[in-house]
Amino acid sequence: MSKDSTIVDQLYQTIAARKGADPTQSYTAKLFSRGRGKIAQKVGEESVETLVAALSETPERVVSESADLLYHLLVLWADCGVRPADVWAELERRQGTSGIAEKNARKE
Ligand SMILES: N=c1c2ncn([C@@H]3O[C@H](COP(=O)(O)OP(=O)(O)OP(=O)(O)O)[C@@H](O)[C@H]3O)c2ncn1[C@@H]1O[C@H](COP(=O)(O)O)[C@@H](O)[C@H]1O
Repeated sequence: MSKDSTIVDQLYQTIAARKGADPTQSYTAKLFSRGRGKIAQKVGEESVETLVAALSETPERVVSESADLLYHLLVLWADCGVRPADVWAELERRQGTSGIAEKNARKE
């Protein structure tokens, strides 16, 4: 692991290493064994819990639910063969382009 790796990269490595592990010993392995539909469902549930926390709960609850959401999103990426670096590269590609300009360009 590079000294520059972030907690997201470290968590992703842990998640990826759980593929094929014992589902009775690892929640991540259990998710992989249940398939992409179940993983996607969990991402949806945690998204809703995050927005409920944002709309009606405390910042601490937003942090907690966001961590759940990010963990489950990383499991989904791993199941799809998408690496964090792929997403970071896409974000970098978009840097400097206004979201409004990008949306208007799509209408042309
Ligand atoms: N960050 C997380 C993390 N965040 C949330 N969760 C788990 O996500 C689950 C969400 O709870 P829910 O009640 O929504 O889910 P559930 O009821 O068990 O599932 P369903 O009935 O909905 O199918 C809980 O079991 C949490 O413990 C996580 N499980 C694991 N990690 C990380 O993944 C690593 C590896 O974990 P294992 O794979 O379990 O070894 C851990 O060391 C952590 O760093």
